[in-house]
Amino acid sequence: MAAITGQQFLDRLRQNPPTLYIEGQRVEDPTTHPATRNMAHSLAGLYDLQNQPELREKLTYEENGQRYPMSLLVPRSKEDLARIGEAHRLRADYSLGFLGRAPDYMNANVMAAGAGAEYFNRCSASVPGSEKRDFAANMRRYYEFVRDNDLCLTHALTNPQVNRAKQASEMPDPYIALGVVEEREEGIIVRGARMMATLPIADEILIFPSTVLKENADKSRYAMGFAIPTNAPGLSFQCREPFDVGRDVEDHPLGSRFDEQDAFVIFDDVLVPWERIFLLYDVELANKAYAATDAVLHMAYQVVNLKIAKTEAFLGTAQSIVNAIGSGQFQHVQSKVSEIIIMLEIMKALEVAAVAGAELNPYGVMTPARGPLDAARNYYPGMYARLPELLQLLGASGIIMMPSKADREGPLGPQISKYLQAGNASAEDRLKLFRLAWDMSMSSFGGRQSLYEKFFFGDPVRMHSALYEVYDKQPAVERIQAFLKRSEKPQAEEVTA
Ligand SMILES: Cc1cc2nc3c(=O)[nH]c(=O)nc-3n(C[C@H](O)[C@H](O)[C@H](O)COP(=O)(O)OP(=O)(O)OC[C@H]3O[C@@H](n4cnc5c(N)ncnc54)[C@H](O)[C@@H]3O)c2cc1C
Ligand SMILES: O=C(O)Cc1ccc(O)c(O)c1
Repeated sequence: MAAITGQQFLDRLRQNPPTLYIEGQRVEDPTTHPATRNMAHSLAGLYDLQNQPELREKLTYEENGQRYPMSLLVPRSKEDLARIGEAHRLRADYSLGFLGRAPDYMNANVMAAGAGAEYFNRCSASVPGSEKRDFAANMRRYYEFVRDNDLCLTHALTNPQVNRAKQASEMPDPYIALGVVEEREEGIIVRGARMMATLPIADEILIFPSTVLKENADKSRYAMGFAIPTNAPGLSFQCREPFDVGRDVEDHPLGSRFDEQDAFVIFDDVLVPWERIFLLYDVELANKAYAATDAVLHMAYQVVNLKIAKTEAFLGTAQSIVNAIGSGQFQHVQSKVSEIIIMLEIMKALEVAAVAGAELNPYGVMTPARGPLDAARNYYPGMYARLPELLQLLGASGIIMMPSKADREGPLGPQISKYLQAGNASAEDRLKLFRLAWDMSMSSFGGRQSLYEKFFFGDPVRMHSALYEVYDKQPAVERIQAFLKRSEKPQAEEVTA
């Protein structure tokens, strides 16, 4: 099939709906349910982009006479990486960077894990009956399956937030965290829950090990990696409160189109076929899976490109507000817009550095440099909160005094047109702009974005610690030691009268 159209995506979703629950009700058809239909159609629009004649070359690549999404290309050169990066940015622009988990992110995960599938071979030896299991082949085949069908994936890594002081096995019930219950001829039975899966209106869910499994054991029933359809028997997604509340696009420009949803994932004795398992029981292998296959770097590369698009959207919105209310001559206003420019240029520079420093990894995959990507994924979550704050500081009351489309069309329409016009635009255009700023920074959609940016790639506290652990600080220490040992002093010429 490969590089599908939006209609194909919608048909597939309608025919195989994930088992979603919203507000206590089963979602029978996510393509028509009020909380998910607009998002489903936005995703369809994203799939359609890759089939537009002018974008086809940029968003897909050709292999064996088929076209596949660019985010699944296994990069062998820096040129390949640059092509992938451009596709990430073009696709991010579609949602102004507000769709965190468009399929590109998981595609990067599956691409890197598939190309580094040998890593998972080491696991087979520790599984009973392992002569029958070839986890590396499973991972490789899964990549091909995702690519050949242009699947949309969601994923869930973390355990329910019941008690972070305890290991999974010490919880009130051993199957609060997702664990293996038993092995059967056809596969394993898993029970328990995972805390968070963004974009549950997906074809499949990837269960990968979080980078930190705290179990104090070499082997654990909680160490696992697998993928199954989102409508597998026994699997349910409990969605959070929807932020698409059925308003006009003009009123909720982001929430009405890009509420990707987040779901709590419940496994009620779900069968995972052996051929869908990539990793089992091995704690060390689980902890290192993301790093050792470099999947984390390819995902971070998608992320840095996405955040460039998002920061550009903040810059464009901020400057549009300044233009609309004529505040551009004030020095502090200029300085606030400059803060966004600085963030944007830092992210762009880190993206360029990631490609410039890319190297082939042991699996022959051209892998963007860790240093700049680690910097980006630690920098942006800490800085992001300033972006919505800057919109609030620049827009002030304009971001709350925003009569709706219905108000504009109601009895007070003429007054609204007069009193809420912009210095450079009609009231209609001004209100559209401020509604966008509100959805980016203040609405429930915007609030969720602020939380998302803090945590979506892991806990920022532990990410900083991880950076501290992996970063080679020794050369810098040695330079200081060498400097401290230098005893020579520049000889100043004596000036004689
Ligand atoms: C909007 C949103 C969408 C997300 N989407 C996904 C998704 O699609 N898939 C997915 O797998 N995950 C997703 N995540 C989850 C994300 O990976 C986690 O939020 C992140 O890893 C932090 O884990 P946690 O939320 O369980 O926080 P917790 O681990 O419960 O942390 C809560 C607090 O306790 C502190 N804390 C806990 N344990 C420690 C410790 N050992 N050391 C120091 N401090 C500690 C933390 O610093 C934090 O302050 C999403 C999160 C959000 C908010
Ligand atoms: O490994 C972890 O726990 C951190 C992590 C990595 C990738 C993700 O997508 C994510 O949500 C969280």
